[in-house]
Amino acid sequence: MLVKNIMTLNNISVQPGQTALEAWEIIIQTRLTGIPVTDPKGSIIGVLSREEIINAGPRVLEGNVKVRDIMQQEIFILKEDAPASDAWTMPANVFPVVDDNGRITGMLERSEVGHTLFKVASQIFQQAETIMDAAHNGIIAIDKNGIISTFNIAAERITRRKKSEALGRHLSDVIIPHGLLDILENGNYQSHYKFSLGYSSGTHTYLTNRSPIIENGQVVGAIGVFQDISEIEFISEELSSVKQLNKELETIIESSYDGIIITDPSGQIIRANHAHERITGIPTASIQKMTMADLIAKGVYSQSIVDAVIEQNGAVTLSELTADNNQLLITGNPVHNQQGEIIRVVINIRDMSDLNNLKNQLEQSIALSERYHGELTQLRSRLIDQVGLVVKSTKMKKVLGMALRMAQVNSTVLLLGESGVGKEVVAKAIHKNSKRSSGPFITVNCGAIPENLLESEMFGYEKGAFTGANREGKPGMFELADNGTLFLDEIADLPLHFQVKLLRALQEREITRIGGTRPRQIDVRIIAATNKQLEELVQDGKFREDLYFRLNVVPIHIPPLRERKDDIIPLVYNFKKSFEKVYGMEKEFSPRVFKELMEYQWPGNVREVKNVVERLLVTSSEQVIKSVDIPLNITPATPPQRHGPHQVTVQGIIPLKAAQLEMERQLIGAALKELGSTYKVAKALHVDQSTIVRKVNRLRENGLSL
Ligand SMILES: Nc1ncnc2c1ncn2[C@@H]1O[C@H](COP(=O)(O)OP(=O)(O)OP(=O)(O)O)[C@@H](O)[C@H]1O
Repeated sequence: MLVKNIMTLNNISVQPGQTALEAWEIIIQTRLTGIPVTDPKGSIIGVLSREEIINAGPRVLEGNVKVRDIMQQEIFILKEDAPASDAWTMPANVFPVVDDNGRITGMLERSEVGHTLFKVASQIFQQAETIMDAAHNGIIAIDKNGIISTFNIAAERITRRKKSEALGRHLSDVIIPHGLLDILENGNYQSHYKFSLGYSSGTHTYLTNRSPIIENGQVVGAIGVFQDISEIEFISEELSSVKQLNKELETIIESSYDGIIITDPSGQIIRANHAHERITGIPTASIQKMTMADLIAKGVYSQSIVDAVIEQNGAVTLSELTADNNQLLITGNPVHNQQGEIIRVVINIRDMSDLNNLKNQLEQSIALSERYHGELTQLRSRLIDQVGLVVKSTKMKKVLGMALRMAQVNSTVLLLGESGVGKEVVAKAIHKNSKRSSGPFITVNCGAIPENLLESEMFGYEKGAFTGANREGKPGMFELADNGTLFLDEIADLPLHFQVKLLRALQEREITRIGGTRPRQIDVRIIAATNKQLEELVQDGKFREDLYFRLNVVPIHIPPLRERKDDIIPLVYNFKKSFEKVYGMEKEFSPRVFKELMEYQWPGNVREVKNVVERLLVTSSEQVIKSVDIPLNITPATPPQRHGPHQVTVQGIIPLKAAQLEMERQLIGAALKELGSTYKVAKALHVDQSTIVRKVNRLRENGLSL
């Protein structure tokens, strides 16, 4: 506010020689509080105010008092453009006002200045209050006693207290004071102080600045400006989770093996991953400034998938062939905003050449595996041809698979399984398919060799080694099996003392003939077999543990026939065919026969099948055998008589070979039972011991128990 804005315009002045009465009349006419006094040149030399005239008393009315007598000579002149507040600081009630040339333009009264300043102050105060109420931040001011003097609308909203309830009350009666009272005590400014308050609606977080109000160096109050930042905190949390999501999305896009580009609806590329650079060769850094049209112009793509997506307003898949002849599968998907407008197009580019290569490789692998499968089948059928093996059930196929694998190596194999399951045929199969196939396959039935002959049978003897020994000496089974396979059947029947010798021979891979001094190197692959539980024998001390471990390198368990019934019919056909050849006949089995054979438990396993088929063929007079009309138990009910004229009784007409076998079974069985050793039996039956051993083996092979 300037002086000229509130002064009373007037250029009237009085001369010092005029009477005070004249001056008074002018003052009354002009309604001024006082008028300037000027000299003849117009310079202000004093001021005459009503106050001086009144103080001069009744003399003035008589006209005897001159202006010069009572005028104030100490004058304070104001310039028109000076701030009005300047007058407030000067000790006068009336101020002449002059323009820039020093000419009188008006008068300013002190009371007018006071009035104007008050008006201005009120306006400022009003404005300040309006500003404070318009502020988003809460503002609370207190005086030095803690009484609230300012409380804006935001403070009402934040504290949930009315201004009318707050003003004039102590801070602690209105809100839970948080430090503003402390400011009164310590007088320190406190900024960005964060605190939280719990309300029924949830916790709110505030940020506040507090400062003391200082007058003349004294703290006369404090003002706190505070802001509810719960929303900002919430937004900031949201923002950090959005940032996190963005980061994750970035990682996902980057980790994709497929190329990914994201465009706006005009085709402007917004983002592309490095896989796209790998596929197309366009650097990721430069693609950000390109459009789909640029990529088409560069020959990267031949058509715009963005346009296709926009046109279809849905997912579109295209196939492209690159300049390098790589096939690309391109899929575009639109991203809509809430109004359903397309705002982005996400494009996935899959390089099919890798997949095609894989497909080709897979096809080659399949072809290769088919070839191998064919070769394996061929190998198997060759094997079956070689050793007459019938393998139909899954269990037996597994056994055969293992046997074939074992044929490729030299490891010791232990064949386990009940009597007659085919241990020896599997051993032969291993031998025939091994590198040793051109070498000998020697079977030793460990249980059939008398204890005292074991060593000479196994290791041989030198000439004159003992009485009754062959003059030339004799090679043992080990020597005979050199460069081939030694099949040690019924291994569990070996006496303990011989087990030690066998173990040594196996470990040292050399033997010394009885009566000899020179050890002989032998290159023999060992396959052992037993129908007994070797582990139990080891525990009972009947079989040496060290020998057991030596033999049990690769155990192969051949399951009993009742556990692989799929093999029964093929075995029956196989044996039927071979016996028909032997006996020169051809017969048929009725389905009932097969049913009965399938239902039977076959305690004698494959060997029993072989015998039963032979019996069925040779004992039936019918062309079509309708049922298994002979008892499946092949052991005769009556024990054979040893002496007397009817040692051999013929009860019907059966093939001579079968009759001979039965006769030998009864005769040798009875003799062995009575005499205990093949040596004694040979003597009693007037044949060589080797003949007895051979016959015993043959009988066993035919499934005939002794
Ligand atoms: N899978 C098969 N295919 C064709 N013939 C088989 C098969 N298994 C066994 N045989 C025949 O069954 C008979 C008994 O087989 P093998 O002698 O191999 O049995 P094993 O288990 O060694 O008997 P043991 O324990 O009594 O010595 C033999 O005549 C053999 O040819």
